Amino acid sequence: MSKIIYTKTDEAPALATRSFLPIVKAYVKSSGINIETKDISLAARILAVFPDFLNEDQKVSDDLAILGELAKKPEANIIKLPNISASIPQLKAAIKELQSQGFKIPNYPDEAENNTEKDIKSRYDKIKGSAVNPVLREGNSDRRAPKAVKNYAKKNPHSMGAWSSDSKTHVATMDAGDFAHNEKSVTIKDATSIKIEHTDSHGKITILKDSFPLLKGEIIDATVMSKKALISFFETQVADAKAKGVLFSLHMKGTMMKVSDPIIFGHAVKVFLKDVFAKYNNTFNKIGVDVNNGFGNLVEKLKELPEAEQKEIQAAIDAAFDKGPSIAMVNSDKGITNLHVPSDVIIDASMPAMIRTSGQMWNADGKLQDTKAVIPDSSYAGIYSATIDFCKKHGAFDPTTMGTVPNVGLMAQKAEEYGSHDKTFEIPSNGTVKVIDASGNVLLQHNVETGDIWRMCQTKDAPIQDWVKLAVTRARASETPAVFWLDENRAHDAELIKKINTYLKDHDTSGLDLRILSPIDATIFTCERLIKGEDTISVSGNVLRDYLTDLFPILEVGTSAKMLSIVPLMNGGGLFETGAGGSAPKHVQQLLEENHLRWDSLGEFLALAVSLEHFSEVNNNSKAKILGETLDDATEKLLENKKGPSRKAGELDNRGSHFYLAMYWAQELASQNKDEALKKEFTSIAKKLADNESTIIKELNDIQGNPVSIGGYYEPNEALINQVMRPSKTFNSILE
Ligand SMILES: NC(=O)C1=CN([C@@H]2O[C@H](COP(=O)(O)OP(=O)(O)OC[C@H]3O[C@@H](n4cnc5c(N)ncnc54)[C@H](OP(=O)(O)O)[C@@H]3O)[C@@H](O)[C@H]2O)C=CC1
Ligand SMILES: O=C(O)CCC(=O)C(=O)O
Ligand SMILES: [Mg+2]
Repeated sequence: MSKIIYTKTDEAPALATRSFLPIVKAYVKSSGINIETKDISLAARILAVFPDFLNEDQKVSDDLAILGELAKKPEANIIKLPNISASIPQLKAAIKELQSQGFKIPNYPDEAENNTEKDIKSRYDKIKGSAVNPVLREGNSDRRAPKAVKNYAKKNPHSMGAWSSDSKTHVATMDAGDFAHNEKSVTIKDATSIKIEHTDSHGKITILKDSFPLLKGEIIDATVMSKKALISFFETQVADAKAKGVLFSLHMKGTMMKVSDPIIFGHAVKVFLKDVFAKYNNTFNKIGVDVNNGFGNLVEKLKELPEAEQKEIQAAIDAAFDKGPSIAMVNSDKGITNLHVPSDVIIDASMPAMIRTSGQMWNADGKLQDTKAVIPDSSYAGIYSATIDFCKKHGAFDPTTMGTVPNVGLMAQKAEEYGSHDKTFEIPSNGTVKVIDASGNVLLQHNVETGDIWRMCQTKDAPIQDWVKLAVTRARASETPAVFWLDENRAHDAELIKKINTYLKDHDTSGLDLRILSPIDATIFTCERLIKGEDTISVSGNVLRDYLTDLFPILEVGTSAKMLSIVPLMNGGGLFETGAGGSAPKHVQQLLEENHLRWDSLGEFLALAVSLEHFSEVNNNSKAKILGETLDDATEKLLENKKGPSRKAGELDNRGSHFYLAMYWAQELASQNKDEALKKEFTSIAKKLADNESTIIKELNDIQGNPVSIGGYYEPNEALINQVMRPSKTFNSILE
């Protein structure tokens, strides 16, 4: 039987699933729709790669691999919730928790010293960082705010911090020596294979990556971040933040850029604590400090030293913080700085959050302050500086009047930077890095120095063709101007522009307003239209897809959780992502402390509706179409009646909002006249839900206010988590 696959993930979305999925299953059961769950949580992904360490009854299937295969087939219909892209501290915490639950998986070896450890490390490294999305994304992305969401925001605007023209907030980015300035790019004429070689100053050759195939028409590019330039940039910025009296904050994407960005993060920590590292470097090496995992790693490792030594080093650290600029805080109560954990501040969410808050971040006293946002590589930093300049000039955006910016993003088959981690290297010694094809031609070459970060990206031709088509289709469907955010002066973009100009000819573009603008010009063009209430589609590469689908939604509708995020898979299936944001770790904290889940599942409602529509088309199932349409109507009603989760314990939360969705959905099904059986079934359910509304809401709200336990963070106890997420006996019995 055809089915819809529902993913079980992590943190807030996984909690929400425990409440929402039973509703969905109950509602679609009579329509011949099978819902199957696949577990791609961090915990399950760890267990899946270590069967040889587990008892028979502890082994789990590799659901991610199964879904990765499915995504390439026409029958794929996958609802994908956000999942943890684990930084090393998160990975280690998950390992520890699983071990405490009796799973005898190995520790993560920081330094793999023998073959066994190398094998273990390589298995973990496949799980690390953004390891799920790139596997499932066998298509390009189409993300937009549905009309109902946009209209709701216009009538009920979220808070927007005012912007003043004398704000000292700014973006600091490199003007030489970074990835942007060193990029070289070529388009591959005929299929070939390539290898990546490092040659040191004595002519000794090391293979960085063995021969792998390239397809005809692929664009490849390579570039290098100079360690020297990076360190000198950080030194300048630390001093400048101090001089200007603004917070120092670093914004990276350590999850998707899981090889390069932790290294860059580490350099920032070392520069910020320069005197400490100068004095205690030997000690740090001895205890295995690795600040690529953040300053928090140093804090943890210090505990291994004798108390007197700890005290001495702590005093040196305190002195360094005193001497340096103030630093942006993730949690000022707990003393967690922006440099503690690479996964705490992730650029796509962190920069828009700052822009929404008058360009300010929290300082150590828990007060908002102007900020220097440090984004070392200048490839995309300009979009944030242009937005900030725009706000300084025009004031904050006004959600009641502003237009919207849907995005068509190139991401299929690990396109561009987000597929580069297996071709990213921290350079061992001075020399050159060459990309050499099967005939021995050198396609790309850089001079490099010890510690530089060199990387290569691939962008396949078929995804580019599909992306151009998707852009034209979207521009036509919504009759909106579309801008390709590409810089003709950047090597990779120049190659891409050639292809766009070719492939646009395959489509009827008459009457469409299609342009190609550099990211900075595109930002200004788009923002100028936005404040006039005009819409502009952004057509972008993979990184800007990620950045723009948090930036504009957060400004327009307060969060990217309310986005419709569709991935039409290139082989005909559908991947329906639930919103454009992440897994909101802060929401789990609140649930555990006060049994209130402020997570909004709106993205999930929207995704399910399009998944049902897709299901109905593929399987000729008219009931699925009705279920999808009525779900959309119910979602609109939910918005109108303001039944989204509140942020405060004791008030309607995620669970209560699911109840209302269920009630409205049943009412819509009861009032439609296209399918008699559905009408009959849901008339009775709708009545029972409405009759018991106050009892159910009381049951859902009264339990809030006290701490709860779910028996694990990464691998919660099923019975406990279900109990917590389904606390209304009345509601549960109606669903049964
Ligand atoms: N598609 C995916 O799988 C993605 C996964 N991630 C992963 O998610 C984790 C956290 O990432 P982070 O960058 O902090 O971004 P998040 O999007 O998880 O969180 C940022 C903030 O946005 C708000 N928010 C996000 N989603 C919702 C929602 N559904 N309802 C209400 N508010 C919401 C919350 O604000 P507030 O706290 O003010 O309520 C939240 O703290 C990381 O592990 C990251 O790798 C990140 C992006 C995409
Ligand atoms: O896969 C990830 O780590 C994050 C993905 C993301 O942020 C996005 O697609 O918007
Ligand atoms: Mg994102």
